[in-house]
Parts: sequence; structure tokens; C-alpha cells
Amino acid sequence: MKDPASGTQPAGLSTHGGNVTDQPSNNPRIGLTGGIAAGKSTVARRLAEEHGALIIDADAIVRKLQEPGGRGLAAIVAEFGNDMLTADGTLDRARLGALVFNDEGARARLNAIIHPMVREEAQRIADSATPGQLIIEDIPLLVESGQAGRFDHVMVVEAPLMERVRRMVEDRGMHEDDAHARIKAQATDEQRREVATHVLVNHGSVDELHQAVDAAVATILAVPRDADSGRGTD
Ligand SMILES: CC(C)(COP(=O)(O)OP(=O)(O)OC[C@H]1O[C@@H](n2cnc3c(N)ncnc32)[C@H](O)[C@@H]1O)[C@@H](O)C(=O)NCCC(=O)NCCS
Ligand SMILES: Nc1ncnc2c1ncn2[C@@H]1O[C@H](COP(=O)(O)OP(=O)(O)OP(=O)(O)O)[C@@H](O)[C@H]1O
Repeated sequence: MKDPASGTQPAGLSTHGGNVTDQPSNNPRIGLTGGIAAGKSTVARRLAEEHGALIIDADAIVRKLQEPGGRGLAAIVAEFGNDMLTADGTLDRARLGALVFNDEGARARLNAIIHPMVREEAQRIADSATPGQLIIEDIPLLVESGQAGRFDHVMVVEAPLMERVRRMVEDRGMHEDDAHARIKAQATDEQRREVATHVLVNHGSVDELHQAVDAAVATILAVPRDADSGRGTD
């Protein structure tokens, strides 16, 4: 995985890869990413409601894998021990979070377990797309996990750092130190921009963000699919 702290390029990260999956080529495949609380879900909702996109939510897949009985949870316990379970057998998210957001090596071990499983599940959902439907994979850690090359387009949502921290602290009740630890564990805006084909700057109203989404979709649909074997740029 790309380590934001070291700034090294992860093996397998391509900024020029085309659609390397089995998906029929008339489904534009778009990776959606951005830092925590930047506005990814708001963008995804607009893409679904206004543009009929199929949304594949990596976080939701992770949570399912981590449910009791899930293969993700079993693998986490095998790697990190029974301590990572609460008394009722569910994942102790606070405990695992405290470990992996403060220890790069542990985070890499967790990612090596979970990320390949997420990709498999995502492909299963993508296979259900209708012809021509936009396929959006909302992947918070798209850059960190070196997946940019899997997509025809990469949309990055950016919002001012202080506004993101405010949302996490005021709206979600997170401690400010925890908010910063999560941001530090992720790629930087600059690293995301390196692989972005579309940057949506979310520093205004939700309406303005929607307009930016619509404009990005218009440029994506304007590219003839048969000429779209590689990645375009804005
Ligand atoms: C460690 C866990 C249990 C902590 O759970 P918790 O409820 O406290 O945090 P939550 O999942 O809401 O994540 C908070 C923020 O941290 C980010 N984040 C999650 N995992 C990671 C990671 N491995 N590296 C960097 N950032 C991460 C999330 O994208 C989110 O923005 C959980 O984050 C987890 O299982 N992470 C590994 C799975 C993963 O990589 N998820 C990202 C989907 S691509
Ligand atoms: N332009 C905006 N103006 C006001 N509020 C906004 C704007 N964009 C997003 N928000 C709000 O900020 C919060 C975070 O947005 P959202 O859930 O879309 O971010 P996210 O990137 O998906 O978050 P996470 O990383 O936690 O999944 C939400 O409550 C959303 O309604």
C-alpha cells in the first residue's frame, strides 16, 4: 500500500492503466475517493440519483466482511488475536483502530488481509451493472491501496482540512486527536491529485458540489467509449 508518510509509490500503482477488469467496455468505470469527511458519500448520492450510477461502497463491503461469521473478521482474529473481539464476539473497532492508526506496520498487515477481499466483492457487484451504466467504486483508500490503474476515471473530492476536522468533531463526536490521526493515516490531497482525472473541490455549498459532479459526468460521457481505452484528463 502507498504509505502517505514515506511518500513512496506503491507497487502496482499505475496512472495510465485502462479498464483491466472483465466489465463490458460500455460501462465507464470510475473510482471515487477523497479524505475522510471530504464529501465522497454526497458525491456518490448525486451520481446515483441524477445519473443512475451503480455505487459500490468499499466501506460497506468492509463492514460486511467484518460481521461475526464474516471471513474478514476470522482473518483479523487469526492475525491480531482474540483481543480484537468484544465480549459479544463482534470486532472491537476502537481497539483495532487504536492499533492500526498509530502503527504503520499493523496497518499494512490489516490492509493486506482486507483489501483483496474488498476487491473481490466489488467485482461481484460490478458484474450486475446494466449496459452503459456508470460504475462508481467509492474507495476511501483508493490511492493508498494503489488501485487508480483499475479505473477509466478517478474522481477526487477535496474539502478544506479544518472543515473536515470540524465535521468529525462536531457532527460525529470524534475527539480532535483521533480525527487528526485518521487524516494522517491517509494519503494527502497532493497524492490523490497525482492520480485524479477529475478533482471536485468541495469548499462551497452542496448545490455547488452537485454542479461539479454533473460537469464531471458530462466530460466523462463526452468521451467516445471506443476511444476511451486509457485514462483521460480534465
Ligand atoms: C480499523 C477499523 C476497525 C477502525 O474502525 P473505526 O470505526 O474506528 O473507523 P472507520 O472504519 O470509520 O474509519 C475511519 C476513517 O479511517 C479510514 N481508514 C480505515 N481504515 C484505514 C486504513 N487501513 N488506513 C488508512 N485509513 C483508514 C476510513 O477510510 C475512514 O475515513 C476500520 O477502519 C477497519 O477495519 N479498517 C480496515 C479496512 C479498510 O481498509 N477500510 C477502508 C475501506 S477501503
Ligand atoms: N458542501 C457541503 N456543504 C455542507 N455540508 C457538506 C458539504 N459536503 C458535505 N457535507 C456534509 O459533510 C459531512 C461529510 O460528507 P460525506 O458523508 O459526503 O463525506 P465522506 O467523504 O463520505 O465521509 P467519510 O469519509 O466519513 O465516509 C456530511 O454530513 C455531509 O452532509
